[in-house]
Amino acid sequence: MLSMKNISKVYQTEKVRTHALRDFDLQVNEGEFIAVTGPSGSGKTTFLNIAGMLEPYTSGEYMLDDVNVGTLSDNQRADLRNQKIGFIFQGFNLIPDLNLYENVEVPLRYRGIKTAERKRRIEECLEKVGLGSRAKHLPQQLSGGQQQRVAIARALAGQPRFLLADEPTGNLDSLMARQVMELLEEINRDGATIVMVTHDPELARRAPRNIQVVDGQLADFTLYQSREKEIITPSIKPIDLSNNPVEA
Ligand SMILES: Nc1ncnc2c1ncn2[C@@H]1O[C@H](COP(=O)(O)OP(=O)(O)OP(=O)(O)O)[C@@H](O)[C@H]1O
Repeated sequence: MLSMKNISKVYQTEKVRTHALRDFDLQVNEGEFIAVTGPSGSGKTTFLNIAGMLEPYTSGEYMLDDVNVGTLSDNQRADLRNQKIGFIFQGFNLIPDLNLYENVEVPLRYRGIKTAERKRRIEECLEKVGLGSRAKHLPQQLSGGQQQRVAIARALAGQPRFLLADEPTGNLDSLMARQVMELLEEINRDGATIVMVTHDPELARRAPRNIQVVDGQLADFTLYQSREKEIITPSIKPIDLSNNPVEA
């Protein structure tokens, strides 16, 4: 579905040149749920923004469903993004003066979807995230977890096959973070491919595949887990603690 080969991204400011990604290679298959971890500043958001075609890359090849993203015009890229990709951000990015219904509606209006179809999708998506009865509420009347669920409904309303989430639980307490993660897992079971950047090791462990970005490159390990959390192909040796006395 997504294939990046030798992707590099250089940010050039007046005085500083930053290699945010270098020779970054990744294949994402349809239906995967991938957690992306790595140190601060290692290039995770840059990768996600390039994957979502929000930012250009400096060199390399990025194919999305057999389309070479590098050959597209700005308008073609925007069309492809609208058709296939949904975004969820740490800060929810809801519009405070609009109620939940209107917030979910904004990108659908922008895409020229007709009123009746908009209504159907908005109601279905708010229902899906458990907020069907709150459509008239303003974002400030909701908890952080509920606001993130509205942001997820807004992303889902565009019917994306590919959902990119940048620290979607970063502003939430652990209970709300788990609820958002459960919702993402359900959306993945329904067929969407998900790539999620997270600093939360517990949430990363729940994802079937973990990748790590270090210094702008994919670190040399990928952990696949089954839905039952059993590690199928561990590439890091488990530490043998059997001889270690338990500390009092
Ligand atoms: N617009 C920009 N202009 C210049 N440098 C940038 C820009 N955006 C990111 N960078 C640099 O690129 C590198 C990678 O940044 P990025 O935001 O992708 O890291 P990250 O892994 O997402 O970090 P964090 O976990 O802290 O969010 C950093 O050194 C950062 O300073």
